[in-house]
Amino acid sequence: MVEAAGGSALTLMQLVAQLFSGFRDHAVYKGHQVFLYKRAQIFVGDVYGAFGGEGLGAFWDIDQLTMFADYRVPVVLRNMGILSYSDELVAKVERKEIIPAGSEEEVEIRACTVVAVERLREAIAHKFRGTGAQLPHAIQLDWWLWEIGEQNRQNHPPHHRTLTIFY
Ligand SMILES: Nc1nc2c(c(CN[C@H]3C=C[C@H](O)[C@@H]3O)cn2[C@@H]2O[C@H](COP(=O)(O)O)[C@@H](O)[C@H]2O)c(=O)[nH]1
Repeated sequence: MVEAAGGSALTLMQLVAQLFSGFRDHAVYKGHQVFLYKRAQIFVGDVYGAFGGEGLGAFWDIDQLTMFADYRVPVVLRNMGILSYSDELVAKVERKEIIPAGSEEEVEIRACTVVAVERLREAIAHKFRGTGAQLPHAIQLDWWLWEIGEQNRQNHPPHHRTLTIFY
């Protein structure tokens, strides 16, 4: 399957989503279909990481993947003041109330995380414009943010609770 993707991260992600229904991570939000594809993308990210971006892990479009929208990174972004939740949502998350999979709140948390990481990339690109610095891919920012979240599991506020097969 990796070989069939011909070095394209997006093709590999699409193949995974086509072949395995459990990876077809999408939702309908206010009448619009939203594709998050967390596990299909993290699979490609893991192949890329495991091969150090070479051989089977060489993808010319790796920068096209988004961060992997799940539950740890939004906590970190909230803590950094990059994401903010409504008082109502904060209360639900703090009470560890189940936020149903595919509900508006759950899709908003995940989709806003993707957008926030893209904005972070833009801000980094702006700050380092003209310096020749190599800009991070969304998945590299994900790894960095996720690691911060893992290291702070005890002192960060709780993450949202959702029963789902998608992350
Ligand atoms: N957004 C995001 N979510 C991530 C990861 C990782 C760690 N993996 C990276 C580390 C090196 C590799 O290159 C991997 O990519 C795990 N998780 C999620 O947490 C959950 C628990 O997982 P565990 O503790 O394994 O059982 C599961 O839903 C898992 O998918 C990440 O990096 N970003």
